[in-house]
Amino acid sequence: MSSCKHHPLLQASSNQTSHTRPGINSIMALRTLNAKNAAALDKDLMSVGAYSLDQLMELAGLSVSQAVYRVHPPSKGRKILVACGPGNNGGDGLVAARHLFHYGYQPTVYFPKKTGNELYERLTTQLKHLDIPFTEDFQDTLQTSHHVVDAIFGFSFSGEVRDPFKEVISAMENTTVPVLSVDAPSSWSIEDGPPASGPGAKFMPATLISLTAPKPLVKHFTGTHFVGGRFLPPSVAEKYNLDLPDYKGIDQVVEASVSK
Ligand SMILES: NC(=O)C1=CN([C@@H]2O[C@H](COP(=O)(O)OP(=O)(O)OC[C@H]3O[C@@H](n4cnc5c(N)ncnc54)[C@H](O)[C@@H]3O)[C@@H](O)[C@H]2O)[C@H](O)CC1
Ligand SMILES: [K+]
Repeated sequence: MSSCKHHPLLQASSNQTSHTRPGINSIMALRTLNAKNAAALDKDLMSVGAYSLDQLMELAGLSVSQAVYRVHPPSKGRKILVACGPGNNGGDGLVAARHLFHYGYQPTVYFPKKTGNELYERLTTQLKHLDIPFTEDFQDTLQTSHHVVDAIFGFSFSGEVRDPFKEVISAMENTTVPVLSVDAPSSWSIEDGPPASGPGAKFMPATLISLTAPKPLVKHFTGTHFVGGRFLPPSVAEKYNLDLPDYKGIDQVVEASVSK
């Protein structure tokens, strides 16, 4: 029996299943994490794991910025349009925009549904302090952008896309500007992938970065896939039957395929 079985994070759950300890694999065919367990895992990290949301979001956003750098180094064009939604997926986008600035990019942020939440106020102030522009017009800014970060919806998205995001999803779906989606292509069902019709039905971003672990939707994804969020304790990986990604050196992201 693994010593991890005695870890407090493992004892926190009453429905944990018995399984072998996930190995660090080099082939990187990763198991998936459904929306319900993704939310439960976050809760574990922030309760027994003693992480704050700021910390997790910072590491998630840092991973996103590294994935952008991998697929679109500044030599390919510095103008990055970062589309941020109203939840924590949007927060990851705000953090990523800050890191991208420091790497020498020129990010512009689209963040139409600002909350009064203190964390988001601080992230926004940090960006303004760097003179990073905010745009109200996604489609207009898209015309002059070299790359898009889709941080609109993550694992808590459900149903059909509501305004003001319908037009944004359609614009990302139809543009030739490459898009990198954070945790999920926004508008996709977390379990079932692209919607059958409406905005997002034909949306296939060039790149997806899954945070902590890929969600089931990844089985429908045909682009370049990374996993990031290098903060997963082995005991939590074991509890949720996840693989520990084989990160190299000081990298915050690793390219990965998914067990189909
Ligand atoms: N452990 C990790 O990997 C971490 C991941 N993080 C990121 O957080 C998101 C999940 O964040 P959450 O706040 O739970 O939700 P979302 O951002 O996905 O969106 C919620 C937001 O969207 C609205 N909404 C839902 N459905 C619709 C709809 N059909 N139309 C319009 N609006 C919709 C809802 O009302 C909310 O306002 C995860 O994916 C990661 O990206 C964290 O950063 C921390 C650690
Ligand atoms: K997204």
